[in-house]
Amino acid sequence: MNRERRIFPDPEAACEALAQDFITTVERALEKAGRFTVALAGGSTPARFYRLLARSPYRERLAWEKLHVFFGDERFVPPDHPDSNYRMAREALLDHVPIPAANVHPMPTLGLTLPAAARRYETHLLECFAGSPQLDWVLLGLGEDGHTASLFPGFEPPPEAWVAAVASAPKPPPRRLTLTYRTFNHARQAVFLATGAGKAGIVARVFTRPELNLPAQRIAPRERLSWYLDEAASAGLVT
Ligand SMILES: O=C(O)[C@H](O)[C@@H](O)[C@H](O)[C@H](O)COP(=O)(O)O
Repeated sequence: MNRERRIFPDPEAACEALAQDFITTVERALEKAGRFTVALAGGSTPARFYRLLARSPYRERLAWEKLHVFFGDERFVPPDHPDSNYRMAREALLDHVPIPAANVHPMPTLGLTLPAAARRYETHLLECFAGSPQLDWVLLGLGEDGHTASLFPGFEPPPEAWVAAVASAPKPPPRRLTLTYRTFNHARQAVFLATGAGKAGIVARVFTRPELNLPAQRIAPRERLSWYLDEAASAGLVT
């Protein structure tokens, strides 16, 4: 697995570079494959990146009909709830690009118990990937305790699970669905996007304290692991 860490002056520069690299990755992959599958991150950081992809010149360069969008995690709230990652992705990106509705795969958060919703999404993933969910590209955020997606310290999903239910996440809201280490580490490429001074402490710990075995440190995709940081978030690193 190749690793790379790129540091940019500010969040805008980091997201511009990520948008350009993402499009290059998609274009290269679609020379050989008929679709490109991604899992989007939640939280507040990625919205800037999603809004960029929804605008020129990036919007026109993506073959939206060949993109399939899944979610790395979801808060167990209705899809129109202010805390919904799906709602955030719709407002920042999906409602503004010509991606077919059938290509957007939100995690189910209505009409099911939390465990049943996890099982339903896992079944959907297995159907979409003919039994072995291998995403081409996953975007991940970084929480200040080292969590990523909804994989929090001290939470161990069943090793065979592709999707897990989280009943008491320390970051509200407490009930969540999340892809697991198995799914993220089966992916071809994973990208962390972390910006802002508030992340400097955890970014330093992730890169200098491997013994902590934090959730973000356990992400090891098949081909490539990339970090897109701004100077504020990487202030604790000796570069
Ligand atoms: O649903 C979520 O909350 C996210 O998946 C979560 O893992 C997020 O990426 C980090 O907590 C960073 O959040 P911010 O980007 O808001 O700092």
